[in-house]
Amino acid sequence: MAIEVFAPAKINLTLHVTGQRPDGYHLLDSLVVFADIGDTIRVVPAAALSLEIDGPEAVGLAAEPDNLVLRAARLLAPEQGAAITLTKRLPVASGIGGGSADAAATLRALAQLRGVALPAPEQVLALGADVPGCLGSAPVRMRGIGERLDPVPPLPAMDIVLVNPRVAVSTPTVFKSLATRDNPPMQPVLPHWQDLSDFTGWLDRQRNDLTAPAIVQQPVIADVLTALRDVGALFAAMSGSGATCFGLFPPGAMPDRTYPTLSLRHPDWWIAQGKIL
Ligand SMILES: C[C@](O)(CO)[C@H](O)COP(=O)(O)OP(=O)(O)OC[C@H]1O[C@@H](n2ccc(N)nc2=O)[C@H](O)[C@@H]1O
Ligand SMILES: Nc1ncnc2c1ncn2[C@@H]1O[C@H](COP(=O)(O)OP(=O)(O)OP(=O)(O)O)[C@@H](O)[C@H]1O
Repeated sequence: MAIEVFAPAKINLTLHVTGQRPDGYHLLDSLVVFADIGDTIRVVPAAALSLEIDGPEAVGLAAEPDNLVLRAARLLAPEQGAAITLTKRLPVASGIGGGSADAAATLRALAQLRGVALPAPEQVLALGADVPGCLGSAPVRMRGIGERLDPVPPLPAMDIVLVNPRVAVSTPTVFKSLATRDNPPMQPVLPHWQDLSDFTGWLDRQRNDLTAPAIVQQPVIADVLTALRDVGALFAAMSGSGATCFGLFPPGAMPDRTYPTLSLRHPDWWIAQGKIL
């Protein structure tokens, strides 16, 4: 029996850095969504634990014991085997939580295969701050360092374009170079957005506090944001610690030429288009 689970890209539509814990981890307030663009995890029963990686982004990643897929499998059951295949489509270390999504999908696939419960969010936090949020793969307000998850009002339907300029950004370096760490959070109660224009108008008044330090590390991120606005995105911003940026479009109205225009102008960039889940 094989079980296949999709590992959707995580997008931080907002990312407010509101403080820092004594252990150095930062306190966040983030509106997180997921897209129908992602990796796939396939598990089959086996005596030993193994990982094979294929797919267009496999070159960026080794099937080492510290791969988040294997770490997730060991967290669920240190002694149990499984043959796991990761089809890697999301660029590595790009701010869209690829490793966290893979870890969460591995936990879901193995729990289903073995008929056991998923571990609690606090347990999976050890795999990465984004893993608890990725376990749900539904829109969520993420606080604490990633472990405090609250439901959000219904979001309007929207399409998304993800663009990565093929530069890696180090998450710890971006956090370390923040100018201020005690920035205001989002409002205590999120509004009930009327429609997409109301929602993107609200997003315009929010922030990703990691954008400025990420642009210092990789100035090309500013060009990606300009390129997304140039092809008509209603809203464009960076996700996580970058370098991937996203553009939001009305559902079904994303012009057929968005992808070709961007890839003609920037043949070296990774570009994907899809829907918010
Ligand atoms: C920036 C975000 O992508 C927003 O969703 C996440 O908070 C990062 O999640 P992640 O990649 O799963 O992060 P982890 O692997 O747990 O942490 C990588 C490094 O980022 C820094 N880090 C991460 C999360 C956090 N809340 N505060 C931090 O300061 C720490 O230096 C940490 O060593
Ligand atoms: N299955 C995996 N997929 C991607 N990266 C992995 C995986 N396993 C381990 N890693 C390591 O984790 C690090 C972060 O990769 P990831 O793609 O999750 O970053 P990210 O997209 O910036 O995540 P985030 O948005 O959560 O900060 C990389 O340095 C990578 O080598």
